[in-house]
Amino acid sequence: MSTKAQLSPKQEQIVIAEDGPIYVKASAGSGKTRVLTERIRYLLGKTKKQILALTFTNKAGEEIRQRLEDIPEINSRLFIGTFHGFCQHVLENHGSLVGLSKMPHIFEEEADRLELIEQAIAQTPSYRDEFINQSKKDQQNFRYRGLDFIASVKRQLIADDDLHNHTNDDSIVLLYQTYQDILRTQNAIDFDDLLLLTYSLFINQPKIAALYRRSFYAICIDEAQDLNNSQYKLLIALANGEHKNIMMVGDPNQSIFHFTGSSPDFMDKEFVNDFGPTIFKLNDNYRSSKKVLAAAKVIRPENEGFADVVKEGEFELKGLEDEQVEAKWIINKIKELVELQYHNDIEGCICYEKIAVLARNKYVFNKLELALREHNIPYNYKMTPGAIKFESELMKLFDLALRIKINPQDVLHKERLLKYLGINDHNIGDLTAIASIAPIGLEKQLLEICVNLNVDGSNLKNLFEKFRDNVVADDENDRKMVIDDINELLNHWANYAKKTDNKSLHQFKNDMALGKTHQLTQHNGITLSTVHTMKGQEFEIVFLMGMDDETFPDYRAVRNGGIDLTQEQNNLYVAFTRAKRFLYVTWPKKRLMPWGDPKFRNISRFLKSFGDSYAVVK
Ligand SMILES: Nc1ncnc2c1ncn2[C@@H]1O[C@H](COP(=O)(O)OP(=O)(O)OP(=O)(O)O)[C@@H](O)[C@H]1O
Repeated sequence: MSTKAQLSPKQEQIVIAEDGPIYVKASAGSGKTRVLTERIRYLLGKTKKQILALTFTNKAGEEIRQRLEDIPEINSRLFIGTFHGFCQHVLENHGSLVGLSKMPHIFEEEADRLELIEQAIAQTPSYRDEFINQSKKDQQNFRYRGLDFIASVKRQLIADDDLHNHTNDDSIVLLYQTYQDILRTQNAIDFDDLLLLTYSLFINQPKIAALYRRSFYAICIDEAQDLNNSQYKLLIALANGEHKNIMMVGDPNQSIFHFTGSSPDFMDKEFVNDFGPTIFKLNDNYRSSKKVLAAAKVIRPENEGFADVVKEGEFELKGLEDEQVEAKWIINKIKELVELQYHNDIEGCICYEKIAVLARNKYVFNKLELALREHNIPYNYKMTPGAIKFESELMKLFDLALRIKINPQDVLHKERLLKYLGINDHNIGDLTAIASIAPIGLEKQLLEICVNLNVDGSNLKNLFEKFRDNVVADDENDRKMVIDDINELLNHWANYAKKTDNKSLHQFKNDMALGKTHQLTQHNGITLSTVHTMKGQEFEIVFLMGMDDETFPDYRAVRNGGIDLTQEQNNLYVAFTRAKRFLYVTWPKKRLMPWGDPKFRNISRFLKSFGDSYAVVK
């Protein structure tokens, strides 16, 4: 067997294990992703069939794919992507069997779904009156509650026409069905529909499930503690008691997405009961230095074996007077490290790109961001890559126009486009008709480009390059914004085109909605990220700030207690174990609250066991 990466004997044993269900239950940094990747490599050497690898982010999938890039024809031999990406693929090929005459468009924006639920509320008599008389804030909560309900129904995989068998509340059934009807008449779906439709396809058309089942030699799932009900049931429907080569790798202590319905029980209990897998455990952390590991052990005493850790590393926990002092302390420490340039524990030189600052929530970074700008320290904010968000008004208009071109049934975005252009004729025909009466100017030019785009997108690059090179605007900043947006669009198109044989604008748009067209890029400067977004990643040097109680754990989790609080502790364990060599944890003793008053804070309840040896630095 040839593997690229160095493996420990325990890891090697898993990689070359016999066929059959496998569950790797392992702690942070123990090499789960490495083992999964090398297992795929090993299996591809054994079979000519495809392997299905499911991840929870496109980035994780792309990283695994890149590590296997040396395998001939890897793209056709490995289907790697998210559950949503896999479902999109299945529905594109077989959706007609669940009544989809063509692949629906994904309404990925929360703002769109909020507008649709409001339309559904307006058509549900028993909710309409209550809604109309509410304050703006209560109306917004009403909309969110409606969307949460719809998501929960879909995640339970209840078919549209079966909901009345699950509740006696006729109004809520009507609301749900109205929302689904509105989506359907616009040939649109939301993210949860992708799973629901694919599940019902596999259940109602067993031949299609069998087709996929036979084409995959094995199914491998990374970060399996993040599985939710619909994902697990989809897997069961695909395997149908016949497919045994299923591998799950995961760590119950890193379960942090309970709020989206995920639970480690699907991996830890249901998979174990349903498949009786061979269970392997990996507990040696290969990622972190001695001091980081010792600190992680305080958070999770039952975890963290020490592999052959030779790096000493650093760990500090600091209480600081307030948020400003906290930000200043971090800035000084960053400067000190970067000026040092080299340290025995860090491979290569110490640069901004090797440093990440983590926090529970984005708002915690406010003071630090100001200080970073003041000190001219470059930084980037790490986000889960979603669809493109254009900055310029002009390209926002293009986004609307493209939606209408590829989906003429899309009334929601058509109405927005007409409003933007000041057109009152709501019966106006298609995009060609709209472009013909749009006032002369850049907007009209852009609409005409959209009309002239070939359905396979083959002229997109040419048309947009020409448009970009001739853009004029009164304000230079506006011009630059449009050019940046066009370049962004062209980058997404290039990524899509590189990976796709039968290209179409329609598929391009859906791929963007699912975040599949982003390039894996190394960002410049220090990385700022919430812990949730940093899952599965690692940095040489990690700062974790804002560790006052009720910031981390979040005050809502403190209020709710139970599983919410356990998940906060898991989240902290994830945060600590992202650090390879140095970890600095800080908390402000005073914080300015959203209502404008300063409030004294306590150290996070999870850090109390570190004791009083951590001085307050003024
Ligand atoms: N046998 C090994 N020898 C040396 N380094 C290893 C070994 N196994 C894994 N590593 C390294 O340890 C780090 C963690 O590995 P990996 O990301 O696969 O762990 P993980 O269990 O998926 O982590 P997490 O769950 O915390 O995200 C990586 O830098 C990886 O290259």
